[in-house]
This record gives sequence, structure tokens and C-alpha cells, in this order.
Amino acid sequence: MKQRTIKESLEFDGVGIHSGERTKIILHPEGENTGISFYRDGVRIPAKPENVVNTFHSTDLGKDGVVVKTVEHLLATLHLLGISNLTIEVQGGSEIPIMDGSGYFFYRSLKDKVIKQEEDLEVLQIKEEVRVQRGDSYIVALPCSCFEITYEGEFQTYFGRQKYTFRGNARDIILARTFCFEHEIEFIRQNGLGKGGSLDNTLVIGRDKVYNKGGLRYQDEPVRHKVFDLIGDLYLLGVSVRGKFISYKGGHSLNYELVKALYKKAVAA
Ligand SMILES: O=C(NO)C1(CSc2ccc(Oc3ccc(Cl)cc3)cc2)CCOCC1
Ligand SMILES: [Zn+2]
Repeated sequence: MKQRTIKESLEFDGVGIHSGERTKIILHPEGENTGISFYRDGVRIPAKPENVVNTFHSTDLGKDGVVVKTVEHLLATLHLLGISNLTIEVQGGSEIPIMDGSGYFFYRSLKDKVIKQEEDLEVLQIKEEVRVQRGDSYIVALPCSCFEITYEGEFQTYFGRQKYTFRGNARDIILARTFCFEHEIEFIRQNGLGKGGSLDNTLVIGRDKVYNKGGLRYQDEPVRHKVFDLIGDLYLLGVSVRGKFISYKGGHSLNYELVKALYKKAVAA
């Protein structure tokens, strides 16, 4: 697979779901082998595992005291489009705009601007089983020439146990929004998070219904979004990944444990 960037700079405006800050991001094309970096307040923060500073309800990067929050949905969209050379300049706030809670607005604007470059993108091929576990949550990476992700969640409320397997088609997950349970909101807000959260950018799930007027975009929207999150967190590896991933109740923290384990193996290889 060839490396890719975009043919011209692109801007997105919006609110950060946790900070509530209004932020503008400007995506700039970059040459081959540059990788993906965020740029804020004069600091360049490569999208790499060593720059992860928080994984509680989002994946945040930081370097030299500068933080860029909630990078996962943009990284997932870039991963799906195979864009691997880009600088994301962050102006105004510290958080990537949540848009409608899914990758749709990023994907819609980016997909027609992708350009192939000369050099190949490195591929990380899973050669042996890698497993990370925390409590009863686990993620297993297995050898496969494919790129396949299965997520199984135990959702309180009427969703109960849901399972979804992604086999590579962006359209199957790009509309899946971030979500929360109505009874979680108070806790999230007490922790100073969710200041920009609303029914416009989050699927809010009650005991026996969703509060969003339009209802669900897919009947299993929450598990599809969890797959989308893992696709974003996996892109911190900065390469194309080949393997079969199975996540049982995983989240950003466990995704990050897996990324560190894979990164360590890849560097050792
Ligand atoms: O998508 C995610 N990460 O990328 C998750 C984000 S959790 C999350 C939960 C709630 C929030 O604030 C809100 C406050 C009030 C309202 Cl009305 C709506 C939202 C904000 C965020 C969900 C899937 O599991 C991983 C975490
Ligand atoms: Zn998410």
C-alpha cells in the first residue's frame, strides 16, 4: 500500500466534547515518511504511543506541557483512508472537534482529497498471538493477512451483550457515534469531562430507549463505535496493520496497552 497525504490543506471547526472549547484544526499535507503529528502552541506532537498522556474516556496526546485531547476519531478516519503523512494544527482550544460524534464529517471532506505518494507504507504484520487483559476485559491480536476487528460489549440497559465484526468497509462504521449511558453523565460531568457533550454529538442511551430524536444509525451503533475507537488507537502505531483483533469490553486504556505491546514487539523485530 502506498503512503498517502492530502492534496491541499483542510479546516474543521467545532466543539471539544470534554473541554467544551471551540477549536479549529487545519490539516496540512506532508511529504513521504513524515508520519502524523499534531501541532499546537509551537509544539509538534507526533501521534505515537510515547506521547499518550491520558486514556480516560478519550485518547489524549501531549509533549513539553502541550496537550491535544480526543485524537481517536480523527486518527480512525485517517487510518481508514490510509492517510499517513499529515500535520494537524490545533487552534483555539486543546481538543479535536467532536463534530457529530462519528468520523463522518472528517471522512466526507477527506476522501476526495487523498493523494497517493511514491513510497510504500510500512505494514505491521501480527505474527504471533498478543494478548492484553485487565479484569475481565481483554484484547487479542492474532496473525491474519486481513485487517479484521471484532468487538464484544456488555452494555447495561436494553443493548445487553452486543458483538460486531469489522472487515474493512469504512461505510459500515463511519456513521457510528460516540455514546454514553444517561446514568453515567453526572459522573462524567463531576470529573470535569463531557462539557461539550450533547444529543447533537453523542448517542445518549437510557434504560429502555435512546434520547436522540433520530434514534440509532445502526441497530448495533455502540459496538461499531468501539471498533472505530480501536481503529483510531491502533493508528498510534503509525503503520498499516495486518491481523485479526478481538476485543471483549476493551476501551482506550486497554487499546493503549495493546498498542504499547505491539510497538515493543515491532521495534524488537
Ligand atoms: O467514544 C468514546 N471515546 O472515543 C467514548 C466517550 S465516553 C463519553 C461519555 C460522555 C461524554 O460526555 C457527554 C456528556 C453529556 C452528554 Cl448529553 C453527552 C456526552 C463524553 C464522552 C465512548 C465509547 O467508549 C470510549 C469512550
Ligand atoms: Zn469514540
